[in-house]
Amino acid sequence: MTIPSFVIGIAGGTGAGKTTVAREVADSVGEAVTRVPIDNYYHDLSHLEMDEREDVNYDHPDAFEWDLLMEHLDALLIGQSIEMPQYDFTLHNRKDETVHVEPSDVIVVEGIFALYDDAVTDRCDLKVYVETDADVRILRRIRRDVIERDRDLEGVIDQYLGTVKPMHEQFVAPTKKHADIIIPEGANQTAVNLLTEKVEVERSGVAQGLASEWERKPVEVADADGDRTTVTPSADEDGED
Ligand SMILES: Nc1ncnc2c1ncn2[C@@H]1O[C@H](COP(=O)(O)OP(=O)(O)O)[C@@H](O)[C@H]1O
Ligand SMILES: Nc1ccn([C@@H]2O[C@H](COP(=O)(O)O)[C@@H](O)[C@H]2O)c(=O)n1
Repeated sequence: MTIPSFVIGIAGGTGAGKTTVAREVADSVGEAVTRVPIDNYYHDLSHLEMDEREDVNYDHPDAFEWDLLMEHLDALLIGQSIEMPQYDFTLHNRKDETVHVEPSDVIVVEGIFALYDDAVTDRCDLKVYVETDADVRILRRIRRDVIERDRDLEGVIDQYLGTVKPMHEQFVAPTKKHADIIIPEGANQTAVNLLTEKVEVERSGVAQGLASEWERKPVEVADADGDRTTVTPSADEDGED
């Protein structure tokens, strides 16, 4: 890979279709794309019992370990690999195993809060908000949570009314104003195709070491002692992997 990478942030409400859009673009472009699902950075809640974990507000920004997310994003941006946590929605907790992730030409940061934190949006070269009506999103979420996340209907409804909806209105929906483009409905094929074409163009620019359409942003990194310094990425001289 060549640094700097092209970074895309994909935000939107639960069930909007963020993951589907990110996955379809990544599948079309191939290995050059690394997905960074922010869900993987929910705090480790191993110290809580299951019934306590069920009561956590997972739609508040404080539910996430932002420091670790930024550390990993910055590592990828300076060409280092990371051990990415994995999340288990049935247990409301991180899995024991991590996944080794290599840096790549294109990084897609995806999640309800992808456009929430300035530190993340400052690193994004393209900011996307996936907008889908709330009634469609809750219907998609009921189906997904019951089938894939081992939830029951009453629980999904209680969680939606108790935290998901109010947090969406307070924290997630306002981030739409940070977006460069808004994609309706989620995996809208025209939008996915356009986004894929954009990524292909930027990806070939990155691979050639051109990086002409976006600035090389300084990245703060920590050394082994935890001291932080600022590094400005530069493209490889020969543009090769
Ligand atoms: N344009 C679309 N039309 C119909 N279903 C869609 C569309 N986009 C996404 N979905 C479906 O909606 C559900 C939620 O999508 P997902 O990508 O997981 O949303 P998010 O990551 O925003 O929570 C999935 O079952 C997905 O297949
Ligand atoms: N233990 C958890 C953690 C998160 N959630 C919900 O996931 C939603 C975010 O993921 P999307 O794929 O839907 O964007 C968020 O709204 C949380 O409520 C959960 O239910 N349980």
